[in-house]
Amino acid sequence: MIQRIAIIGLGTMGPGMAARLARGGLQVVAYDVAPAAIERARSILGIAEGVLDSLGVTSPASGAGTVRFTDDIADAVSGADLVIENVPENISIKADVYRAIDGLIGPETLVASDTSGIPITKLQAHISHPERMVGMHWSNPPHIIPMIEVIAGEKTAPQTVATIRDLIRSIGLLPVVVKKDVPGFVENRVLYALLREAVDLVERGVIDPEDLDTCVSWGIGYKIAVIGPMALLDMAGLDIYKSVSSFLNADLSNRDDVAPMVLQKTNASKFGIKSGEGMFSYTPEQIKALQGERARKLVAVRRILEGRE
Ligand SMILES: NC(=O)C1=CN([C@@H]2O[C@H](COP(=O)(O)OP(=O)(O)OC[C@H]3O[C@@H](n4cnc5c(N)ncnc54)[C@H](O)[C@@H]3O)[C@@H](O)[C@H]2O)C=CC1
Ligand SMILES: Cc1ncc(C(=O)O)c(C(=O)O)c1O
Repeated sequence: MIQRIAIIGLGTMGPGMAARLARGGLQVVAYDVAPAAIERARSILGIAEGVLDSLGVTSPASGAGTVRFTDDIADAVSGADLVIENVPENISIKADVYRAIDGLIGPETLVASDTSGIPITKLQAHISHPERMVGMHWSNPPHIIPMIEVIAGEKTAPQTVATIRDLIRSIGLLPVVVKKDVPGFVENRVLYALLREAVDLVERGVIDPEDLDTCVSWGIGYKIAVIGPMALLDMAGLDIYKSVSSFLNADLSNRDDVAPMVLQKTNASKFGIKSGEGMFSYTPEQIKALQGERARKLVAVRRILEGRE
């Protein structure tokens, strides 16, 4: 049974994940190699806890969990039943972490990666108990989005998948087991198909960025939260899908490299909210207001989708 969890990496995903797991009654120890990341995570933990309060997520009868921060990786993983690796999307950085923890954890400890899409089979080549490694792909913001993908690599034991799936379910979240270890798993294959087309349309001047977001959020996003793609095919009619896809599929973007617009921006360190400019520009005040407004709206929508309002 999983009771103690170590989180390695406290950037965008780590703090919300720590808050959500602790609210599920688990004992979390949170570590980052960068002291500034630990301080930032410490300061935003309370915000995530406030959002969980407004979502009505309560601790189990067995009691509340805790989050403890540490700057010592051995302290973080010592006695952990599960280590969640949450460092940048780069195989060599992730492999360094697996090597660092390999001698510090017991053969019983499960190791999960929150990778956005690196096949688990590639990651488990760097750990001495690959049967205990699994993909556990959360979605951003992790304390609000309830779905988590669970992915087995070639060497993952079925019991490891079952333990992580049951853990996710036991704290009131929604596990989806992905049956094949394909790059990007399922969520990001679908998201990146959409993002490739969206970036292409903006880059070709078919639409302005603001209008693209209005079109997708109010035309597709709002609907798809209620009616998933497979159900949407039935609602539209497969005959319509057949007719439209017979001419449209061939015209959709099929570029297999990163779009020049994205390269230009990243080369200029325009990463989005984290650097103050990306597709749009943000002042620090706007970022704070936007994050609060988005959390409030996501909480309200989730309560309605769950039939609680
Ligand atoms: N940002 C997103 O929307 C999502 C990201 N992911 C995935 O989650 C993982 C983490 O992503 P983010 O939180 O966005 O990354 P991030 O870049 O915001 O944070 C990564 C953190 O890892 C720390 N770190 C780097 N090397 C380390 C080491 N050796 N030991 C301990 N800490 C170390 C960094 O100091 C940093 O605080 C990636 O694999 C990413 O693809 C998954 C879902 C959504
Ligand atoms: C742009 C982008 N890329 C990856 C992810 C992920 O799930 O790994 C997300 C996300 O929203 O979680 C994302 O927005």
